Amino acid sequence: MLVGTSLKMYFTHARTVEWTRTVAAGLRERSLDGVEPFVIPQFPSIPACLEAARSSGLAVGAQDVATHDAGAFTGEVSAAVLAEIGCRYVEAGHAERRALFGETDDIVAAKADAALRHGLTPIVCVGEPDRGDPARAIDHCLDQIRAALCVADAADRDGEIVIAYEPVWAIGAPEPAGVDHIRAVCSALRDAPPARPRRRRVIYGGSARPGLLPLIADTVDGIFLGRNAHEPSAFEAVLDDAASLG
Ligand SMILES: O=C(CO)COP(=O)(O)O
Repeated sequence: MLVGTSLKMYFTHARTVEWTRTVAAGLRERSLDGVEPFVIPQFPSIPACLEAARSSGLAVGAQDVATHDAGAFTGEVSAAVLAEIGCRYVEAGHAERRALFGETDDIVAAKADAALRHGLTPIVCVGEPDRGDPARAIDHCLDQIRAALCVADAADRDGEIVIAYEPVWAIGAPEPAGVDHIRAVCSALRDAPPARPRRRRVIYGGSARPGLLPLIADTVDGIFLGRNAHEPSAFEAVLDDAASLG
């Protein structure tokens, strides 16, 4: 089970490192067999988080990645460098990047491919824009997944991918999507035959919180937290949820 959080742009650098130190220390104290935790801080905090997370099992990722590997791309951060410093994950196509920063399906596909080229695991974020029935959500997400992986598929790129199912209407909301909705969509995304065989895990995000994972555990491979992981104790409660699933 993957248990991860993106800290988005909420914390200061100091709070990010403190959060990571606290969670890493907790992880060193107890064994959580079968649970793979990760944290995704802002770019400048990544090296300090990697240091704070050392030998704790807490993996570190990036919230975005360049489509190109190197060159005249001012302001961009390459997958090559993220891999070089020890990142494991990069997000591609988070709803906020799609809505606020013009990240199109083509850009998401190029980013997912860039990540795979460098041995990083892309966390490809998909989700329907409006609340509706699961069948329409499934169609929407499968289209987004196909589009996001078309470049990597055409290049026969190996590696692992994570699909984060995050209904846009459930991000930043008071409540996560309903359990039946999450279960229906995540099972369908898991069961859909991939265009190319590679390890693929499906996780749920969108106002996720402690207590949710056990209700959806047989349909997902993990959970992706936002605001409800801001207290290290809440993140630890979700780690305990995951560990209790055996
Ligand atoms: O977007 C999310 C994780 O990537 C979810 O954020 P919230 O849990 O704060 O809604």
